[in-house]
Amino acid sequence: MKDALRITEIFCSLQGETTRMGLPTVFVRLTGCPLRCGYCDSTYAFTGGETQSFQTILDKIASFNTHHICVTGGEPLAQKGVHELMRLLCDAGYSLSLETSGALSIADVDPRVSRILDIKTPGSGELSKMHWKNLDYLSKQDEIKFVLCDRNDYEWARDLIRERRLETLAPVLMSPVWETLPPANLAAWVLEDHLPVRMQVQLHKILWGERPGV
Ligand SMILES: C[S@@+](CC[C@H](N)C(=O)[O-])C[C@H]1O[C@@H](n2cnc3c(N)ncnc32)[C@H](O)[C@@H]1O
Ligand SMILES: Nc1nc2[nH]cc(C(=O)O)c2c(=O)[nH]1
Ligand code: SF4
Ligand SMILES: [Mg+2]
Repeated sequence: MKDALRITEIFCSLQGETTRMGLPTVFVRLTGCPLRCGYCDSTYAFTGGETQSFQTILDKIASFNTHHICVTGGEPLAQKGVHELMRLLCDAGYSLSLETSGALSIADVDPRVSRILDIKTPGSGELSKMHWKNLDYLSKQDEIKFVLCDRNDYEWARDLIRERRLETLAPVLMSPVWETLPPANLAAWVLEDHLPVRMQVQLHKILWGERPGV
């Protein structure tokens, strides 16, 4: 259907990740993902959902009376119509961020959107899907993110950051896989290496645990 998207959930919460952490934000979670990261906390968005018209989505978002919007999934760029939805939302004056896996091109994303580009690590099991050209499209309002399973992932990400000077492209985030890599270990490694990154932990899981809709 035209002017419609498959949606798993739309809810309002505190942004739990990125430099926007803590800001009241409406989350639009699109259904479907071509990747299968071993740690994925959103597997319930792989299938199901409901086809909703742009108007229904816009009305639902407006009902929360909140300025910040985070478009996520699933892999939001897997549905082509998401570009038009993001344009409409930017035109309406909202401030948008997009969470994306790095596997699909971000070239056509509206430049007003802050793109959070996840670089999948060896531990995710999905490194081979990375679309490396995405790094060429980044600007300072975007962010690069590594979600790390273990020390091996950390060293791989650290070496990539140093080789390609990723911090000169956009702010770089490092996040531990929830309940897998102890956050204090990651903190110690970042400090020891003086890495130019921002370490983060998922605020919403500290507040409310791991469940949909928060
Ligand atoms: C659920 S994904 C949806 C957007 C997109 N598919 C992606 O991977 O970026 C949103 C973010 O949550 C992260 N994430 C998923 N499961 C996680 C976990 N168990 N611990 C920490 N971060 C996780 C992903 O790496 C990604 O940065
Ligand atoms: N509170 C909250 N913040 C988030 N930031 C990114 C999320 C996501 O699943 O992409 C997310 C989420 O699911 N909840
Ligand atoms: S790309 Fe994102 S939604 Fe898809 S499996 Fe990986 S973490 Fe989950
Ligand atoms: Mg999440």
